[in-house]
Amino acid sequence: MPAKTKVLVNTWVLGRDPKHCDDPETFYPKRFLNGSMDYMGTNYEFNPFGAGRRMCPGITFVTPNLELPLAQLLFHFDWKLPNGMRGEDLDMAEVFGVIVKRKNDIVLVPRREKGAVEKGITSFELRCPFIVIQVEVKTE
Ligand code: HEM
Repeated sequence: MPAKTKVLVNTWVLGRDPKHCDDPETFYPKRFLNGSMDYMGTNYEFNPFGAGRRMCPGITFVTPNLELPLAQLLFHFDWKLPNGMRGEDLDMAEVFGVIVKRKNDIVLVPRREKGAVEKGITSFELRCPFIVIQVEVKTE
């Protein structure tokens, strides 16, 4: 390979290879529970943060900053699709580029924590290392 060649690894394709992942298009997080595959750069079949000496140094920063707010939003609210939409109506279109992202945002309606007002809870904080979200609970 000539010096200074730019190489882009297509991790989108690697992560969907049926040789390493059963039914890759299905959202099934439990597939990672008992397997040996992780995202820390030790498995070349699945490496969203790259691998080796030049892998992403932001991995320890970004992981809790995504996982904790998401876990807290799921814990504190029930989420519904708007306007009677059902799961199969979701637009899963993607835009291809150096990274692949959703074409259109997902719109969800949060419903307050069950029984929060009855329990006398009027506000709470969603916390993770770098983000604090203050939530006011209101009756409908
Ligand atoms: C979900 C979020 C992120 C993903 C999926 C991601 C993914 C990646 C990938 C695939 C690479 C290329 C690794 C390689 O060439 O093998 C990379 C490099 C890099 N990332 Fe991230 N990253 C994320 C967030 C961040 C954050 C938050 C920071 C900084 C705070 C960061 C800093 C960097 C830097 C500096 C490099 C270049 C490393 C080098 O070339 O030596 N990343 N990232």
